[in-house]
Amino acid sequence: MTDANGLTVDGVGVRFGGLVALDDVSVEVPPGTVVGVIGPNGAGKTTLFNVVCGFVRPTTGSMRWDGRPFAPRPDRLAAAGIARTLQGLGLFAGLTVLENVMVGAHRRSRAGFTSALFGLPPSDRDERRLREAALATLDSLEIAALAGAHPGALPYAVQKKVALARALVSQPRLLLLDEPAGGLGAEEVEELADLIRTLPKRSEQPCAVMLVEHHMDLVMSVCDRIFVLDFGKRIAVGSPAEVQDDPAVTEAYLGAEAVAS
Ligand SMILES: Nc1ncnc2c1ncn2[C@@H]1O[C@H](COP(=O)(O)OP(=O)(O)OP(=O)(O)O)[C@@H](O)[C@H]1O
Repeated sequence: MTDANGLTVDGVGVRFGGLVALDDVSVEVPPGTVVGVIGPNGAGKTTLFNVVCGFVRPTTGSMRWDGRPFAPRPDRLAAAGIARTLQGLGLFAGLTVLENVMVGAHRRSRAGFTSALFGLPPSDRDERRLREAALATLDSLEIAALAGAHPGALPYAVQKKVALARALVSQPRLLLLDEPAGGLGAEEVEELADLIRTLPKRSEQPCAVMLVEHHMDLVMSVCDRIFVLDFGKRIAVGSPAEVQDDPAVTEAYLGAEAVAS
């Protein structure tokens, strides 16, 4: 199945030596939707995320983005309208919150902050635009007051918001979230859920969101559609209710996790 827009992963396989990490996996992430990728430990979720980001090159299969063949490169994602947050925060400790977010906004600018980083002549107008965009994004996440702080001085949940702001400031049309709930408390996860539900409709063009996540309550409460992996294979796909009722999914989780508890 293909979609003229959005992301299509078609029959992707990945091998690490003799280990098959992904086997003929197909996933669609249409614009305006939140699509979850779940599965027990070692199922292949991170590998799939890394394939979409271009960190891992698939051995078989293909991808399409915006109706075109897509061979991602991590350094070209922003230019393709794609942003990601990683499991770790990846924030620059020596930069303020605002500056960290401005790094994510550089794709909007011909000069500006990136030029400044590399010692090139800055353009005041670009710099101002970057700053305004970064501040507006921080404001939309209700952390604009912390613009001048350094990330290391802030609670972990706030640092995660900064990392999200940095991804959102470029107004991506595909947002890839890798375990955004990791390290958050119950209340913070609820707040994150409210936020994720708003992501597809934040800007004029609908955004597609791919969420790789362990936190089942979060996935079930925010996703329009869920793909389930187990041992590198896609074992189920459907709405949260359909996936929850699928015996193959129960078995995968029972075998791997629930029996142990
Ligand atoms: N770089 C690598 N080299 C060798 N094997 C790898 C590599 N990356 C992942 N694997 C293996 O591929 C399989 C899938 O791993 P992956 O990290 O994608 O699973 P996951 O579903 O994200 O797991 P978790 O929920 O524990 O993060 C595992 O068996 C893992 O050990």
